[in-house]
Amino acid sequence: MSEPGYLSAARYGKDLVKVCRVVRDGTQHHVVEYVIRVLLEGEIETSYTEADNSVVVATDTMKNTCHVFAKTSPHVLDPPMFALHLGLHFVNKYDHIKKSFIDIISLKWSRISVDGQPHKWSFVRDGDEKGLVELAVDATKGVDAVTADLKVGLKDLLVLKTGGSSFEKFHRDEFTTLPEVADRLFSTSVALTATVTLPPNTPLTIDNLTSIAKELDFPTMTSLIRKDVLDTFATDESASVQATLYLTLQNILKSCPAIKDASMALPNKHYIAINLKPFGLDNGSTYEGGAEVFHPTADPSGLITATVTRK
Ligand SMILES: O=c1[nH]c(=O)c2[nH]c(=O)[nH]c2[nH]1
Repeated sequence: MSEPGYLSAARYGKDLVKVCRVVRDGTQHHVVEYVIRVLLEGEIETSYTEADNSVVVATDTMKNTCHVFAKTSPHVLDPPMFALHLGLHFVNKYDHIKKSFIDIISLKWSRISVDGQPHKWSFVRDGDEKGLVELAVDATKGVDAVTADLKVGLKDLLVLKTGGSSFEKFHRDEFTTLPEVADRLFSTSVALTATVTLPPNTPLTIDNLTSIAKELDFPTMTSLIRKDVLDTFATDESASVQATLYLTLQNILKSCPAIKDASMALPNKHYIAINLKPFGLDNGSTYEGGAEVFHPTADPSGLITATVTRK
């Protein structure tokens, strides 16, 4: 009997490859800790349709490659460049692999300050914030004509402001109960990705990676993105999550010329002023704010998302 369907998509790889790399620069140490996902596409159909494992680069081999590159790649401390190195490797090494997808989550190890001095080899996990890289490498037109879609970003950056946030003049109808507020708490967990324009005249090859790293300067780019997120959140007189989100993305496009679009997803983590009147206590006005005691609600949260693309 003929099969009712055909293989219309196939991609496979290793997820949650965890690796920590220490670079010892004399007694000054650097450390990164990554969670890597490697997925490959190419002429792999027969592994699904005919149980032909000859075309299967084992996912275990992909994991080993991450470990070997963590030792040998000159780009290991620069997550977007490390992703590019890995991604280009897979399409160069295996003729029948045409696309690679490398995602890297970077865990936060910040250098500890001792009496105001950065310590040479001691680090602290100061927050849940993670760095993000999402890379798609396309070598379907050959390894000399590789294109790539590279996104950098962050997630789980938790922020809260206790002033400079209102929500007024929103649409009202018979389903609306929310009062307008001129003063409220605003808290969110920032998730952001930004698409990077790769240097147009530099072919995407492993030999060109050092010049690409110099031109794009990801450490500076990612710290500018983070600074724009925090500065805009802190200083905007926020009329809504939507308006603050949009302003943040515009500021990122202003400060990072190599970014062609940026997207954010912001949960609005509601803090509700508790009614203390039954206890004879004043907990501020529901409109003008000034409340001091809040119930931090677990759910539901708002979820505000948008993308801003360079004109
Ligand atoms: O900034 C906000 N945007 C909304 O869309 C919204 N909706 C809501 O109930 N509160 C808020 N706050």
